[in-house]
Amino acid sequence: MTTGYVYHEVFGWHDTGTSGGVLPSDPAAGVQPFVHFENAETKRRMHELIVVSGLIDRLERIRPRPATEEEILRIHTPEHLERIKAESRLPKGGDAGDGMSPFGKGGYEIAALAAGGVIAAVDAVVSGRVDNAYALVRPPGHHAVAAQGMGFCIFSNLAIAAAHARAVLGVERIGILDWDVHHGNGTQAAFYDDPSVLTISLHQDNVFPPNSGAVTETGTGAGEGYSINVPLPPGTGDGGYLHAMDEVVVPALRRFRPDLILVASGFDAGAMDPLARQMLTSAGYRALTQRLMDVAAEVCDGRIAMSHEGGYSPIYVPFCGLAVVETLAGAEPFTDPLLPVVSGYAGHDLQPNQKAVIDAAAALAARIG
Ligand SMILES: Cc1nn(C)c(C)c1/N=N/c1ccc(/C=C/C(=O)NO)cc1
Ligand SMILES: [Zn+2]
Repeated sequence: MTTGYVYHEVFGWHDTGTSGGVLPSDPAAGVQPFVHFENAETKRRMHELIVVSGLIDRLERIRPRPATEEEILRIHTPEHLERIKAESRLPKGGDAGDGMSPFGKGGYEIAALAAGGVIAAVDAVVSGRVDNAYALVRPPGHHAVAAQGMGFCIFSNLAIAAAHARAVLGVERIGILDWDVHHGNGTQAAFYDDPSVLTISLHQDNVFPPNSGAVTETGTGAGEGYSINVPLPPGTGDGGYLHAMDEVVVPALRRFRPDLILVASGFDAGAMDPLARQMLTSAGYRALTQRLMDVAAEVCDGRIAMSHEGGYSPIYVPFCGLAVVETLAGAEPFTDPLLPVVSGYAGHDLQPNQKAVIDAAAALAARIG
């Protein structure tokens, strides 16, 4: 198995500072300055574990290149693009659009490189240079919508890469799975009326964006039925996620028969994440990846490209991320020292409230024509 890997140190230079994000510093209100949740550390540590574990020697390094303005404009409005470029020239940078997603001077170039890094991964997979690929990029993308960035995202990296695959690479049908713990609203919106792109989001119910990602969000017009949402209850662990995979994701992909599978791969559904309350372990992520590879082998010669999204535990994201990339590469599992702790939590087996949501989404998957 040849697995492509995108990473560039400049992703660590995307500057989110201490005065933006979920809890901007406000001394008068008792809020001490603290690094933005979406900072370089977690991604750097995941990359370094990939290197130190030796897995890096099994990977085919893919060099990122900046997405062009034409590529960005397949998804975003000219006004959004021009505003990001303008604020990126300022000494203190600017914000993606929601006041919680700051970037420093030069933020535009780094965000364009993140989107271009995912395009490069997709190019490598579709050309057959690699069987599958992981793009460890930053800033993330899956919340960004056409006219603005949000939720720490500037450009919709994966949607831009999917639009490129459709417009330039001649890929006809694309299945996109978002296992980041937050709703993949941006990716969904980009293709909401498009039956050639199936989007499936597994997320914790109503964390972010607020009031987004309900099971009833199923697409519109010709795209009706080609957006599936599984808003899982808090506390969902390996059993709940694997049941969602088996009952919703795999059946949907088998029926849709995509030519390419993309993944918005966040690790904030992990058992130690500060921004959500799910309980996925590295073993859970490994099993999710293996199941996806099995259905990809059935329907699209194993073609999978993953784009890094959220995940905020500097301690646990490295082990979960390594488990995913190892599985893509068919490498021996590296020991996760925290697995005995997190797999011992009660509630990893499928719970009735989880089954109810999954069954509702499974009914939608069964209707894909
Ligand atoms: C709502 C709301 N209202 N207020 C005042 C605030 C501070 C709100 N939350 N902001 C958030 C919360 C979580 C994220 C996670 C992004 C991610 O990891 N995506 O994958 C982004 C923004
Ligand atoms: Zn997230």
